[in-house]
Amino acid sequence: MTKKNAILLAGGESSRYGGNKALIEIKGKTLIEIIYNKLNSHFDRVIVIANDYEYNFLKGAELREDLIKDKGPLAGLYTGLYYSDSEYNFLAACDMPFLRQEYFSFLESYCHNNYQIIVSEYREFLEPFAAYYHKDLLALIKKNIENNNLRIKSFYKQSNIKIIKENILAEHFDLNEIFFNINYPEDKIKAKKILSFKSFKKS
Ligand SMILES: Nc1nc2c(ncn2[C@@H]2O[C@H](COP(=O)(O)OP(=O)(O)OP(=O)(O)O)[C@@H](O)[C@H]2O)c(=O)[nH]1
Repeated sequence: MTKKNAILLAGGESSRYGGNKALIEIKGKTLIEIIYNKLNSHFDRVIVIANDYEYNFLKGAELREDLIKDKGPLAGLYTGLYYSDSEYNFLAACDMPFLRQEYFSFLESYCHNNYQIIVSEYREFLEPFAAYYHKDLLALIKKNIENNNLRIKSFYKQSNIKIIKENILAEHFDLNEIFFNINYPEDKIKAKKILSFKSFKKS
């Protein structure tokens, strides 16, 4: 099998949350640890892109700083692709606690046919922080950053993209859960509710 790496972004300002959301604790683990551990058990390498915060408590993690500062998550993706040695790279945000291995594998099955982006569609939006990106996008992403096109999806239209439709995904995953992310303090309460519902179902 060809090598696959993951890029975990944790260099955001968490301004809507009002405190570093990567360090939110859920059931005794920080959000970044929860996601890092899942990625680490699936991918060959996990490259964590952060700036001001210390994540040395992530054992053995490869920590990198944005190569281009203050340009948002697009620069984080650029940095991850720059350091990566795999063609396909899964991009994860630090605020999505319910991403899981089956999802990584499912999207991975589309990593061929010269696709440069493999991304899910949910409620008519594309999910850029739970998608695969090909390393050959590096130059195009750099150009977009230089032109100040900083939206994470700024280069999608110029790329060979595979969109996985919601109806296909819904056959395999609970999409409300998979794409759930924490932006505001009340989202932490929602995350805890989802978790206790899951453990209730298991018991
Ligand atoms: N490396 C890096 N990651 C970033 C940067 N900006 C955002 N991220 C990450 O990108 C992901 C999505 O971030 P958002 O929630 O859109 O932005 P945020 O800055 O964390 O939060 P808000 O300030 O509330 O928008 C998170 O994992 C962030 O940590 C950046 O400039 N560099």
